[in-house]
Amino acid sequence: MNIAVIGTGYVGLVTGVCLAELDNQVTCIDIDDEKIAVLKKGESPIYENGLPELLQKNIERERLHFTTDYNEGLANKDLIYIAVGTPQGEDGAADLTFIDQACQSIAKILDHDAIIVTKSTVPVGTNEHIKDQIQAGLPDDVTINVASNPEFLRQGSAVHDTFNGDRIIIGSDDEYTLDILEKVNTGFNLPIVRTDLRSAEMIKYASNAFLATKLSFINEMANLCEKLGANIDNVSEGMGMDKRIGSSFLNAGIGYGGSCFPKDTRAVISVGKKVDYDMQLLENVVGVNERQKVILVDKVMERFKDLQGKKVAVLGLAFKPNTDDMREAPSIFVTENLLDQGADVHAYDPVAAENAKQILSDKITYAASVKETIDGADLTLILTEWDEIKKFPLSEYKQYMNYPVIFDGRNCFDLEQLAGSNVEYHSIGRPAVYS
Ligand SMILES: NC(=O)c1ccc[n+]([C@@H]2O[C@H](COP(=O)([O-])OP(=O)(O)OC[C@H]3O[C@@H](n4cnc5c(N)ncnc54)[C@H](O)[C@@H]3O)[C@@H](O)[C@H]2O)c1
Ligand SMILES: O=c1ccn([C@@H]2O[C@H](COP(=O)(O)OP(=O)(O)O[C@H]3O[C@H](CO)[C@@H](O)[C@H](O)[C@H]3O)[C@@H](O)[C@H]2O)c(=O)[nH]1
Repeated sequence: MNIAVIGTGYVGLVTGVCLAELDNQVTCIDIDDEKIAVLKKGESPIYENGLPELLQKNIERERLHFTTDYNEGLANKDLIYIAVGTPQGEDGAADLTFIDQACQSIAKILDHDAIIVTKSTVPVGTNEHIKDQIQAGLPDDVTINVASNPEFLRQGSAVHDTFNGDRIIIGSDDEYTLDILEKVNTGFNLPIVRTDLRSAEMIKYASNAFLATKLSFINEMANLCEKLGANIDNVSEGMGMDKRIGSSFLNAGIGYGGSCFPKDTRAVISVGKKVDYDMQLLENVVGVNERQKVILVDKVMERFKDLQGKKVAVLGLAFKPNTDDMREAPSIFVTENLLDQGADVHAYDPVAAENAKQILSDKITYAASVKETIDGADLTLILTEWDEIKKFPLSEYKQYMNYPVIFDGRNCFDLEQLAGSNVEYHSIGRPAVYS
């Protein structure tokens, strides 16, 4: 099929590359000149496992093209995917400015019938708005249909998730449109759920809201474990063995971040308000997550009272491992708090440091390795569970730090691993260890 993908961010680029891998002719359109210039050279502007190889391969096979020009991008395309950002607006609602701009560009240029497929996460009813907006600008003899095809990939494993996801949701109120989308998605070899437009949009928000709820739930249990002398690792393991609960998303930590859960939970609350329905559970999910972001700093302050002049090592800045994304990363909040307390913050992230420099305070000193970061430090905070950080020998903290105190916001180490390492270790939902 001839496909256009609008927006070459984490979702649009991965979608475009993977659809090209399935032998479709794909043109990706973005308004960001720099991004398109990098992509045209066959380089990936984002860090995502497996993406550079597939990108280059499909450019070479001439199945994948990039442009900033909507005329070129939409020419002869049967399917037009929209994958632009839908960030959080001031009142918590999804900001649809980029969606509207993409629609206006399509309406101005499209000269043939096509199906518009929305990948972006959008509030229920948005696809109808998309259809009306585009159709209103088109010549009388051009007709579009719309479909919702929400995306469930996780950053850091986006390509893997695209080919190995649990399901593909396609929603439309037009059976022919669903048939076409089913055909396009057959190559992924995953269960396909056909549904109506509004339910497809809702499935995406409901899934993210549920996962965020699971995280706030386990974080709240972790905090209680600490007070009661239980160990959240053992609790999660025991709970997760119940198939009705499931073992994934039960890792307690310093709260969820990233470009999706924080904004999507707030968007659902906002949608509820618009229809006069109070989303009580989700309000608390968000509240628990806000509190969780402070937990590690609270522990630090309880232990040290004053950080004035102390060298604090921060390991990991990205919102999760295997990504360079800093959106809503807990490190933003934690480093701000440490600096407010007068700490001398030294930070390291194997991949996200360059992005971090754009948004974190310029008072932070960046190091080139774990060793360099902890060298001479008075305390260490672990904020992202990168493999490199998990594999760094615990025994070396004593060797390099002034005094080896670790505050682990990601429970990177089993408590048994600490034996003989001579560190003082504080984590989430588990007793402190003085080994
Ligand atoms: N990031 C994820 O893991 C993920 C997963 C599932 C769903 N989503 C959803 O997918 C959507 C995209 O997320 P993302 O993380 O890829 O966003 P992103 O910010 O990484 O990328 C969006 C891209 O769209 C481009 N863009 C904006 N307006 C445009 C226009 N008018 N025409 C062409 N290009 C335009 C931007 O320049 C940018 O490159 C959001 O709705 C998000 O909620 C994201
Ligand atoms: O057991 C866990 C699992 C995750 N997290 C945190 O939760 C956040 C989100 O993690 P994850 O879901 O792995 O990453 P995302 O890339 O944000 O993916 C989520 O958001 C995407 C955007 O909507 C969806 O497509 C995905 O299905 C959904 O998992 C991160 O801060 C993680 O550190 C935990 O604290 N404990």
